[in-house]
Amino acid sequence: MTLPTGTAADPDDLAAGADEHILGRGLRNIGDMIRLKPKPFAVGAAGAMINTGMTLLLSYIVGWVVAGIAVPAYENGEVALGTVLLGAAALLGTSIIRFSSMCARRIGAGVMQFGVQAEWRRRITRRYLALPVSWHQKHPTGTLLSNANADVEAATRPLAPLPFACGTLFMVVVAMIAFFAIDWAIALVALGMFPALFALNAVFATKMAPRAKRAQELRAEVSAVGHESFDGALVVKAMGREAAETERFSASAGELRDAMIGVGRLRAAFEPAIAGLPEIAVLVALLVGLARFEAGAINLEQLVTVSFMFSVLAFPVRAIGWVLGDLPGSVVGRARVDHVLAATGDMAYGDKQLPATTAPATLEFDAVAYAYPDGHEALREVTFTVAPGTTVALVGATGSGKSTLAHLAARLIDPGRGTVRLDGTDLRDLDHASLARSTALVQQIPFIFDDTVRANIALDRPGLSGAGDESDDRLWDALVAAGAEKFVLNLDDGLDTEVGERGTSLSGGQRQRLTLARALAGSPRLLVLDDATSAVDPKVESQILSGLKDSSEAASVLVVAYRRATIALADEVVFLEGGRITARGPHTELLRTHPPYADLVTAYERAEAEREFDGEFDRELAAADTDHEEGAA
Ligand SMILES: Nc1ncnc2c1ncn2[C@@H]1O[C@H](COP(=O)(O)OP(=O)(O)OP(=O)(O)O)[C@@H](O)[C@H]1O
Repeated sequence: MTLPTGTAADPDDLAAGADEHILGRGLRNIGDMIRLKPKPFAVGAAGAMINTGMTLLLSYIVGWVVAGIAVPAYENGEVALGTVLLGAAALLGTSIIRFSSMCARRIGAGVMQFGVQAEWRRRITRRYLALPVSWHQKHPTGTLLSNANADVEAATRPLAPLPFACGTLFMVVVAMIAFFAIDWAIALVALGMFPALFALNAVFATKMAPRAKRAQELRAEVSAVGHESFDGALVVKAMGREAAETERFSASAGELRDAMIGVGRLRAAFEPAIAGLPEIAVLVALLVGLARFEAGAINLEQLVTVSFMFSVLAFPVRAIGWVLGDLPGSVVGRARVDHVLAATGDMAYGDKQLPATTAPATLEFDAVAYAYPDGHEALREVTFTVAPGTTVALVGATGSGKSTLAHLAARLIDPGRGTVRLDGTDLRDLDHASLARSTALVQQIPFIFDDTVRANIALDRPGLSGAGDESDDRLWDALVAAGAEKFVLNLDDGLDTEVGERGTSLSGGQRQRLTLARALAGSPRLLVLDDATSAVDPKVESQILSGLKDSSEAASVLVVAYRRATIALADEVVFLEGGRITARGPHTELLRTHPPYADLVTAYERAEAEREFDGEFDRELAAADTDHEEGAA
């Protein structure tokens, strides 16, 4: 089912003078949501109509009970028991139907509202996941959370009172017919109330639209600021920035508070008028009814019926006001939701499949250039090949384009010019699942889900997530290859250990090894390691990489490397300077022939030696401290 895009719009439309369409756009939004969940709407609306029908019937029953039972009893001093019982049964019966239909109305409204919310959240999530990295780089996570929560909720808010309002509309139509059948003067009072009510709501909606838009924007802003602060809580604490962050959050929250107070003020100005109008109409109708009764135009039963009908109408008519009152916010929320759903990326996938083999793949970069959206050209004329089963090390100074190249190899981004091919097929022509099965990218900053070790490695992939020994064997093989089996064995529950949000219960090196195991478990044909083992001990890193090279299922490997021992393991080194390949060849040859390469690798080596020396020094210091403390004890 495709989402109706009747109200799809840039949220900025609202600020650009489109406020006059707010009622129309709001009603179209409601129409879209009804089409999305027609059954619960039908249940809710049917419940509401039965409820209002019963309420109207009650007006007639009350009129009949007063005129046919109460007045004769008062005048004659007696009344037939059968008539009393009939009156009681009629009142009880209509009340039972009213209450059950009220349940149906509420259940229908709830199922519809939360059903639409769930559907839109699913679509937003699917869209987020389909959009390219470049889109995500421009949209803060907090804003995306706000799209999926506050905006979806605002867009669907009118659904809660919608069935009630539909029932009320039905009630109004029937009541108008009844009023005209009873007396034209009373009918005119009712007729006058509705245009006034709608006019008042139209003015309210127009005034509310820009305020509601601002409030939704600020909600997203507060969410973005909050998300960033909480995400970077450790940095904030370590740098002593708590006060500054609190100030930043307070400023955003204060703006949202002011905007919401503005919304509240407008509601406060209009809602009493919207709610009071039907009450005034009841009063006028009673006065007109009394005058008409005294003039002999209507009898007592008709007067009681009409008065009761007006009084029971006064409250439900407010439901129409609730729906109309929620329309401006819903239009804003819907526009923001549609803005995400309509976002297009340049990452369409093709339908070509790679051969179903586990043999290592060939990766080719052919005259590839890439510029970031801000115009910065990160790569130029990059041409090289990773032959099947070989390891190519990407070496270059900071900012030379290594990560950009790794992202191109895994098709997180597409080249501006040139082509990246896997087994001779342009990555853009490949089916998404086929590409994901063949290539695995492991990044420097590992992402660990708040789940077990097993779930983090298996990721629900077929052959890995089953309960059997075979799945476990594959997981353990991957853990061994990633040098992670010892620490996982030492965890309290082994594979079933919960590792906490982002793997907080693990060290940086352990997290890196788990993400490497995750990549290896899928038996990729091309492995792209973007400084993926930087937090792992250098000796262990060398063991892991030489193990990968020697494994019987060796994949082709493209590795962003900094350590001399790692670089030396590669069959070929690709040296990047300022986004261009300035040298290629075996490590030993480049050391001899390309001085900038030799300088960089020597600098890496020196830095590594210093780190190791510092580490050893720290260890010795700690040991000396312990000796000292033990001696003192
Ligand atoms: N999202 C982005 N928008 C704009 N420019 C970017 C973006 N990401 C990276 N760059 C720029 O592109 C260039 C290459 O970046 P890249 O991350 O590929 O370098 P790198 O060699 O991996 O660096 P490092 O070794 O520090 O990780 C750098 O100048 C960087 O500033």
